[in-house]
Amino acid sequence: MIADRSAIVARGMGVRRGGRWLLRPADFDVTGGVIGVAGPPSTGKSTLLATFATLRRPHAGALGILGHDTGNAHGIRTVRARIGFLPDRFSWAQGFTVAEFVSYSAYYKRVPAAAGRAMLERLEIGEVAATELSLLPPEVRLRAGLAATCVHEPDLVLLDEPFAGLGEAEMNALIPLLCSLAPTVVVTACGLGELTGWCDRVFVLGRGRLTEPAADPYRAPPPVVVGGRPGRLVLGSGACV
Ligand SMILES: Nc1ncnc2c1ncn2[C@@H]1O[C@H](COP(=O)(O)OP(=O)(O)OP(=O)(O)O)[C@@H](O)[C@H]1O
Repeated sequence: MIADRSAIVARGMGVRRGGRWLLRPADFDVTGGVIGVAGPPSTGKSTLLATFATLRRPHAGALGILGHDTGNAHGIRTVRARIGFLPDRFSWAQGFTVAEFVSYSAYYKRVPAAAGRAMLERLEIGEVAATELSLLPPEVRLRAGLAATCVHEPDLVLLDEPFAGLGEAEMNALIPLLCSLAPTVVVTACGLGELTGWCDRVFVLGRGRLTEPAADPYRAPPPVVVGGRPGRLVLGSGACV
């Protein structure tokens, strides 16, 4: 039983897919803040995020999310209401207008339609509410995805490669918004450079291990390596610059 109130607590947690370990059994804690996970294609970032979102079960060990043990149905049910997960593609929704997409999400997440409308304003996409997602530029489409993901004001937001297809200026404009979405935000990217300088902590997933590369001396504590054997990784919360 995991009683820790941290956003993410892994105890001997291992994740497998396609017959190999994407993350070898490891212990780590994420207490909060903006957390980046970088890794080349196929290293397992999407699978790890889906595991944090409780859509996949770990193949080994235990996973606690927001103080709940995801090893039982009650824990999963409770915690899902507090998670916002945006997969790297949401092409199934391309035929929806922005307003339809966000209100559909509000319905599913059992929040009033007014919460959806408020989220459109917060994400500054009210003007395109009647436009189909497929007709929007990637940056605006991402904002619609974020609105749908966060319509229920989750405590943990998981964003899978949100910057894919965006230019540097668009990325920089979106960063403050991403940082403000929830007390804990986990963002993945293929390149480490997309995440450094603004995430509170950045980790690299590769060869079945989650490692913290040489840290920015002005932002982060000393590097920690987890994976392969039980270790402990404590991520501090902090504001985004
Ligand atoms: N449906 C599947 N069945 C079996 N293995 C799969 C399946 N989908 C993905 N995999 C494998 O799981 C591994 C991790 O995939 P995952 O999508 O999590 O990686 P990723 O780091 O998010 O990659 P990308 O950046 O390309 O999205 C890959 O080696 C992939 O080949």
